[in-house]
Order: sequence, then C-alpha cells, then structure tokens
Amino acid sequence: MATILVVDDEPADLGLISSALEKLDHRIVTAMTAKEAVLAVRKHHPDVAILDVMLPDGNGLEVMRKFHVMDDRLPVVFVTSSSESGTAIQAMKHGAIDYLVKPIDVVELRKVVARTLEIRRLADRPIDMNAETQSLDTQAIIGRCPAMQEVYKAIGIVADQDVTVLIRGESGTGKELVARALYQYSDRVKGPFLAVNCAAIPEALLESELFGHEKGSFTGADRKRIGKFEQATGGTLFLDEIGDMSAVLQSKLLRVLQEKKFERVGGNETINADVRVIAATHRNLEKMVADGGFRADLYYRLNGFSIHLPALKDRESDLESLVEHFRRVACNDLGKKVREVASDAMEVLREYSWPGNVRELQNVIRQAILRTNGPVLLRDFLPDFTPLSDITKQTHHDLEQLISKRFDEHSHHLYDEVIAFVEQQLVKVVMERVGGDRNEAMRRLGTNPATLRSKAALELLDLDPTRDDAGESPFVRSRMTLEELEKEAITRTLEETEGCRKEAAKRLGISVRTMQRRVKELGLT
Ligand SMILES: Nc1ncnc2c1ncn2[C@@H]1O[C@H](COP(=O)(O)OP(=O)(O)OP(=O)(O)O)[C@@H](O)[C@H]1O
Repeated sequence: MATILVVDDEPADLGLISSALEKLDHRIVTAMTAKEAVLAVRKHHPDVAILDVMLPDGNGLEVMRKFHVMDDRLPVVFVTSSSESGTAIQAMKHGAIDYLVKPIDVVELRKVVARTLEIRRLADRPIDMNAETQSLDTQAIIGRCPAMQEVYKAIGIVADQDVTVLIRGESGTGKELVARALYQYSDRVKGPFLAVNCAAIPEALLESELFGHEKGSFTGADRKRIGKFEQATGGTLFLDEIGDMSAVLQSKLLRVLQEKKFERVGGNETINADVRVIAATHRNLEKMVADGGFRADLYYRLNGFSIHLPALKDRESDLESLVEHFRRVACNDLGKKVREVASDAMEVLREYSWPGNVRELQNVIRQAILRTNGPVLLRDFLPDFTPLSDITKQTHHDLEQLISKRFDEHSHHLYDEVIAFVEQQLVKVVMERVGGDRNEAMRRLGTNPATLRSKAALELLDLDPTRDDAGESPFVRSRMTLEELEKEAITRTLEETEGCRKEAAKRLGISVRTMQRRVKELGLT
C-alpha cells in the first residue's frame, strides 16, 4: 500500500481522484491549500503527490519546489486544466513526473499513478554512483559474448599489421567502430582516420572523392581537389559499403591495393598511396562475385583478413550491457538523469528481433530516454515496436485502395501517384527506425533528395528540394556519369541565367571559352 497525497481546492476533483485511488487500496491524504500540502508532506511522507497547478494560496510550481526541499525524490504529478498547457510544460521542465488534464480520466489517472509508484520504488533502490560518474567512452565496443570475443581477438591480431581488412556484418552491427579500433591499435594512429561511405555518394562524385581531380577535368572542377586517398596519407581509410562500388572504381581500388599507386581524375601524375585500407560491407560478396557484380580479384585481395560481426539478435547475453551503455551515453548527451531501465522494459527489448542491430537499439534507447520523466525508463517510454510485417501488410492494403480509387477516377498519373505513395511509406518506416535521424535515413535509403519524387517524403525527411541545403546538390542522382552531371550543371545554370553564357560560366567557375566548348561537345546547343 502506498501513501498518496492529493492536493486540489476543488472538492469535486479532490473527491474523484481520492476515491479512484482508494479503490486500489492506497492510503490517501488530502489537502486543499498549498500550506496544508506542505504540512502533509512533512507529516505523512507520501510516495506520490498529485498536485493541482492553481491553488488559492500558491502556484503549483512553487509548491513542488517546497516539496522537493523536504524530499527531493518525491514524484509529483500535476493536474491542470487544458488551457494551462504552458504550465504543464513548465512543470515537466522543472521536474514533475507527469501531468493529468481536467476533466480527470480515471483510467488514465490510475495508469499514471501506477507508473509513478513503480518509478518511486525503483528510484528508492541505492545505485552505484561510481558507475554513473565513470568517464564515458563513446567509441568503446561493448559486449562479451563469445562471438564478440572472437572479434576482439581478430582486432588484436591484425591491428598493427599493415594489411587490408574486410569487416563484414549486417548494417548497424558496429563495423565502423571496429574499423576505428583497428586504427587506434595500429602504428598508424598518429596519422588520420577517414571514412567514406561508398553507397551514399553518387558514382560520378565518388571517384573524385576518393582520388581527387585536376582543375578543369570536368565542369565545376574549378580547382584541383585532393581526394581521400591523399588526405589519409600516413593513416587509415575506411571504405564503408564497398559492395556498392562500380566496376570502374573497383579496378581503380584494386590497383591502389596492389601497386599503391593512383592518378587523380583528369590527371597524369602518378601518386603513391601510403594508406591502409579497411573495407566493410553488409552484402554477400561471394554471391556478387558469382553474379559478376564484384571483381573476384578484388574480393580475394580484400578478404585476406576478414572480421565478422554478429547480428544483435545473436548477442543475447550482451543486450543488457549495451542498453546500460546507451542509457549512460544518452543521459550524458541529453542532460537527463535516468538511472535505470525497469525490468519490464528490458523484457520488451529482449523479445524484439533488432533488424537494425546495435544502431537501432541505440536509437531506441535514446528516444526512450528523451521521453522518460524521472529516474526510471519504463516500458511505456519505449517506442512502438510494430513488426515490419504488420506495416507492410497495411501499406499493401492502402496501396490497393489507392490504385483502385485513382483508376476509377480516370487518373492519368497513376505511375507517379503509386511511386510517391510507396516512397512516402518507406521513408516513414525508415525515419522511425533510425529515430528521426535525417542523415542516417538518407544513408539507409541509399538515395538523395533529388531522386525522391513525393513532397510528403521530402517533408518527412524535413528537406526542401528547392533549397540548396537539401543535402547533396539537388540535381545529383545516384549512378550519374560525370558527363551527365556536367550536362545537368550547365543546362541548369544556363536556365538560371536565361541563356547568358558569360554569366553561366562565371557561376560555374569556368572560362567563357571552356563553356562554349563544352556546350558544343556535350551537344547542348
Ligand atoms: N558493440 C558496440 N558497442 C557500442 N556501440 C556500438 C557497438 N556496435 C555498434 N555500436 C554503435 O552503433 C552505431 C552503429 O555502428 P556502426 O556505424 O559502426 O555500424 P555499421 O555496421 O558500420 O553500420 P552500417 O553498415 O550501416 O554502416 C554506432 O553509433 C556505434 O557506435
């Protein structure tokens, strides 16, 4: 039985709340003024206080402050009228655990009180303050399961050997983290560590991103650019999603790995590469080699030493320590004081299959910490784990309806309408799964703003296709060739300058003569 203090100057509300909670066998103490409430806390040491925001002799926030002087762990649930949402927000900011809006819904009231009591119960348990204040290493690799022990062994064996390493594993299993560890334990640690995601950069730009380009090698190349292979000199280059590299780049990469040499795009000078390459992929490279999508010689070269990261669902014994780690990191980042994860919440986390692996777990804990009021992360604060199969079933159903309806309405844009609908659903699911992280969503979608068709999808990603800050250059589409890119740049700039070649050349940073020549060569006249 818990002691609950109910403070309200409206006799009807006081009666309603008290009797609803009495029926659950709690001991109820009541007060109708701020003064009585403070005295009641001193005398009865309640487990929870339910406090009306507007009292005749004081403001609820002030009263809560006085409560907390006497008992800083007393959870306070505010009661407000709907017009007082500003106060409710203030109350939450100042440490209330929850709030209820009048007219009181008894079911909701009981739920909030039960949750608050659970928080109080868990918060009363002593915690290890040393663990909370220990320095947080956000690059630490957490996990002791046998498969992770193998990973640590492999890192130990290969870190300081200057060989190429291939890290394999599903998306979000920690491949980049392992690449960083390999770098940190290597002799190259004094040099830079650079990472390039080969899937996130359009093919035409990836070559120049990796190898650099000479001035004037293509339109827009108004100055020489040093690529990542040169920038990483003396250090380590992490090539993520290597399975997404085009055939041309695969051969260029193979040459760097074999001969340690390359040329910048449009350049003749041969540059020596002093870089250790660590590559990663979630793809089945063996199958890609068999299907002709990946060069066999590059595969053998990369696969000389490989490290496999297990999926999170196969690391059951590590789940708790990962949750604990992400709880501490999120609290630190978000300035929250959530001290533990309730056992029923842990149960839910254990039952889930984690298709997005450790990254998904990290996002889920972060979101839940954001939602948590008070010191304990309860099951209620976890996001909804609707299985993907349910979502796809619903999407399928809605899609059928849309096609049928628009067909009957004689739409002449069925293709666009259907693609836009599917795109929107996909973006919605991905955004939810990555915890609303727009950049991560774009990465997982493997697309850029220019390829998305629906306005709704762009809005979900909080992108405006007409603005330049909508991610990468809006006209860049994946798998564009350099020539297509150049054509697009010139055409658009000429449109913007209403055909004035002089102005267009200026904007593109090339000479008028080069402009004239490229317009002709690219057949843009
Ligand atoms: N064992 C772990 N301990 C602590 N944090 C981890 C662990 N594994 C992954 N993470 C965290 O999860 C997130 C995703 O990890 P990472 O980017 O290394 O995955 P990845 O396999 O490279 O993913 P992708 O294939 O999608 O690029 C990162 O924030 C990383 O810090």
